[in-house]
Amino acid sequence: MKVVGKVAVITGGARGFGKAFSEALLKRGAKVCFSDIDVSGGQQSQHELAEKFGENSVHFVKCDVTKEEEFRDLFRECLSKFKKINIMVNNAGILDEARWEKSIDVNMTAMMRGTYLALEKMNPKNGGEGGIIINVSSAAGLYPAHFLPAYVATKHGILGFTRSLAMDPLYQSQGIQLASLCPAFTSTNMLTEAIHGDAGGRKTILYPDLAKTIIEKLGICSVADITDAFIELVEKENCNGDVLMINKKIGKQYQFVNKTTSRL
Ligand SMILES: NC(=O)C1=CN([C@@H]2O[C@H](COP(=O)(O)OP(=O)(O)OC[C@H]3O[C@@H](n4cnc5c(N)ncnc54)[C@H](O)[C@@H]3O)[C@@H](O)[C@H]2O)C=CC1
Ligand SMILES: CC/C=C\C[C@H](O)/C=C/C=C\C=C\C=C\C(=O)[C@@H](O)C/C=C\CCC(=O)O
Repeated sequence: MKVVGKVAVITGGARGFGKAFSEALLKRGAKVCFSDIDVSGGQQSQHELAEKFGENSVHFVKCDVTKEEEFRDLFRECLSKFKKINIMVNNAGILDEARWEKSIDVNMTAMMRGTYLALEKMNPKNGGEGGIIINVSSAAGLYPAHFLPAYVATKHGILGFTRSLAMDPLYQSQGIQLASLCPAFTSTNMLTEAIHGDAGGRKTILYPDLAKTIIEKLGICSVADITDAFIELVEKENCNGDVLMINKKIGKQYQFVNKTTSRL
């Protein structure tokens, strides 16, 4: 898709990947409505991005993705300000093995809700123009890891859900493409907290010492590495069903190539 003139909705955009993806789309001429549960972080990012790209290009909306009404309001607000939605990025996610139900709520249930809402708004029958939905999974969506089993389950779920909808001829006929991004370990707050504990010193994963050894062996990506892969997916002529993994050693690697159609 050509990004210039398009409108994107991004969840979890106050920092990390969500902020970097917002900036990369703005740089290419899109308008971005980004959201987060973190209001002060979101407002700070809004200020920075508006200074670079103009007040009329970027809009922050407070949205806890686990609250259905707030999620609906995010779409309403984006449509009211920018009139359309071409790109949806379900990026908000948490890593907290002690709160595994919450992990399912944020990483899985909310990702599904964001996808269904975007499908509705992108449907030409509802005034939409088709579009792209990118769901942020992880290399943990492709491989098991016993130091974060609940997180792994949610990230595998994202792939199953997104690949299944991508097969549906209904959405294909509406000009809607769905793809998944699978970054391996990347230097954001999520990784720092996994290794060192969260702001309160609480562990977010099991066996952090073991995880540290594995992470050191596999290497750590930069946010720029992942943003580059994200933009590649968005700008492809057809990214439907794609699962793009990125790790430090291999770089970008498409998974399940030629296997996105039904084997039923
Ligand atoms: N950092 C890494 O190594 C990797 C991260 N990911 C995924 O990338 C996505 C972004 O992660 P990072 O930028 O690394 O993490 P991060 O922790 O820096 O950013 C996550 C953002 O999501 C927001 N958020 C959390 N719960 C929310 C909720 N209920 N509603 C709305 N926003 C909420 C946070 O406030 C934060 O701004 C997540 O889905 C994560 O699982 C995937 C692979 C690797
Ligand atoms: C500690 C958690 C921090 C961040 C969250 C992140 O989402 C979690 C990732 C968890 C696991 C990542 C595993 C990554 C694995 C790999 O990159 C390699 O095993 C891939 C190796 C080879 C791929 C080539 C091939 O087998 O075809």
